[in-house]
Amino acid sequence: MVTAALEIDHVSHSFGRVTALDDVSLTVPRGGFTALLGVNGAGKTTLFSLITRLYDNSSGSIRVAGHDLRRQPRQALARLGVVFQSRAMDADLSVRQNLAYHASLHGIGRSNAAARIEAVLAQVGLAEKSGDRISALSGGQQRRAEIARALIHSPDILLLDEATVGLDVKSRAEVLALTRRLIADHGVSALWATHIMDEIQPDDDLVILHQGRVLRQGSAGQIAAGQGLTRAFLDLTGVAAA
Ligand SMILES: Nc1ncnc2c1ncn2[C@@H]1O[C@H](COP(=O)(O)OP(=O)(O)OP(=O)(O)O)[C@@H](O)[C@H]1O
Repeated sequence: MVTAALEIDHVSHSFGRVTALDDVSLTVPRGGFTALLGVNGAGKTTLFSLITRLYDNSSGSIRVAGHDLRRQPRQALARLGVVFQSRAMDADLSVRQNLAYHASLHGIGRSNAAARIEAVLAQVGLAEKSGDRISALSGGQQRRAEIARALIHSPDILLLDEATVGLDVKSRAEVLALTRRLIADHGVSALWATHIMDEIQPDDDLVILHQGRVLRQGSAGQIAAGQGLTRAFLDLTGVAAA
């Protein structure tokens, strides 16, 4: 049996009396693009924080490439690459210096790191910018550098939390296209958290998260059911998405 890239099974999480996630189950298939669609406050960031172990998950289970996050945290986290909403790279260092630092954090030796840095820079189309400081890059290039950082240790799955926030229309499209290309050409999987319907295609696997609960998972085309995703989302949640 092929193991899924990510399996979330009956996971809940509360902040005091606020239930941020309520019995959430979802699967990201290997080599797939799964969109996690929800309006602000749906619970997307909380879910990512549990998957990355920023928060402890005490209910249900989370498995990354078959590794249980509680029982085999090191193996599970090693299979995960994360692009957070906020920047994770040093703006005053060059792209290459940042990548070298993150390679060393992952225990990649110097000679292997040089080859990995070349490879990920080529994958995200930033080979010519490797000596530039992060602060000198455009917003879209900075996002692509973040994706290169997330790929440095050859993860099985990328988690991207609102990866296009703050970008102009062209850069948004580029970052999304890059993510889809990484899946097609390099076999990674992606969980793409967003509140923007336009980023989702009919063939995509879609999870609709609302008020901490998964309302639907399936192909976006099927969920849209001929009436369009905007209408389907409104019918399911009672709320209009962007
Ligand atoms: N640290 C926290 N303390 C208390 N409540 C929190 C905390 N973080 C999130 N919440 C609450 O949990 C719920 C889910 O929030 P979360 O940030 O996960 O949603 P989201 O879908 O990522 O939204 P956004 O896109 O705005 O980040 C919301 O009701 C939020 O107010």
